[in-house]
Amino acid sequence: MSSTAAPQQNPAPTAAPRVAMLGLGSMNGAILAGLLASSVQPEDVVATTRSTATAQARAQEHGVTVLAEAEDPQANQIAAGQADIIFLGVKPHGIVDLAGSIADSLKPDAVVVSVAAAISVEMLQGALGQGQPVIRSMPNTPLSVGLGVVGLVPGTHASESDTRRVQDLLAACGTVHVIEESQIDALTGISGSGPAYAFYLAEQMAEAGVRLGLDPALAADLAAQTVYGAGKMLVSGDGTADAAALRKAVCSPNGTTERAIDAFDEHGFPAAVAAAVTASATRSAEITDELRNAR
Ligand SMILES: NC(=O)c1ccc[n+]([C@@H]2O[C@H](COP(=O)([O-])OP(=O)(O)OC[C@H]3O[C@@H](n4cnc5c(N)ncnc54)[C@H](OP(=O)(O)O)[C@@H]3O)[C@@H](O)[C@H]2O)c1
Ligand code: PRO
Repeated sequence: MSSTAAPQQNPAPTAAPRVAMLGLGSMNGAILAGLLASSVQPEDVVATTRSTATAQARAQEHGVTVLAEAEDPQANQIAAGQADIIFLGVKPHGIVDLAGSIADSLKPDAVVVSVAAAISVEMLQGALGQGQPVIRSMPNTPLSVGLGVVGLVPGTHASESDTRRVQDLLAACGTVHVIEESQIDALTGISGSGPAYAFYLAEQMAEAGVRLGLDPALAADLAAQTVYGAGKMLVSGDGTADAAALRKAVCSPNGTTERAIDAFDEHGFPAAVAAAVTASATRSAEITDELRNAR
């Protein structure tokens, strides 16, 4: 396995496997929305939640079967047992117990994909049956609109074809990188947590606009469309877009943007971004240690 395989983006869809989404909150919900908009049919999906209220709301939202563990304690085993690819999408502290609880229900060749931050391949493999293919992933919520990024770390028992099946499924709604596990905390700091940084930037730009006298709806739209347009420029064309060059093209000498970038630098923007990415990556490693020590 190379440390970073060439990213795959939106290839022709292949025949869809049966999919189980165990937990259907922000992240698995985003993956499901992306899959349903691309290559997966609703009848090929069974999802679970803990509560009945969430199950009903998500079933209505996505048009798939959603079983509530509160109503049927076997909900996760039932959903997982029918599936070829199972996404574990509960909070990190619940992932290992969830994996252990479905171990005896899985088809031997089913691939279990954890979307949880901080849960290592070793923890996942320890909870599942001997030889069960496992992939640790770090997705992000823009998968819901076909523009996500996912890091995949194949476990010891995941063959190239298992990894390819998951890659093909997710590549229909984002860019997929196969990476070494040593890189996943850093990837989490950029692309896993990163959508929140972009939303935070948009929030702050809009708030600043309101303070300058703009109507809040106008300020929010200006910020949102600017982040969207700039993002599209970054990934458009032949893939050689250079963020620094694009930034410099907006800056007229002694103009408005140059003054703004100087203000960013004076207020420590590069250091703040570096600190944020590092804090996310560090927290990921810290949660791994906390959960390993708690077991
Ligand atoms: N949010 C992100 O942007 C993001 C990005 C990358 C990775 N992740 C990872 O994704 C995982 C989920 O995070 P999230 O933000 O999606 O959390 P969330 O919105 O709180 O969703 C958690 C889901 O798990 C369900 N659940 C809890 N216990 C369950 C059980 N025993 N059986 C079945 N379903 C159960 C919850 O159902 P109820 O609502 O009924 O309780 C809910 O649908 C985490 O491990 C996180 O590290 C998140
Ligand atoms: N959201 C999850 C967290 O905040 C994992 C990356 C994005 O922990």
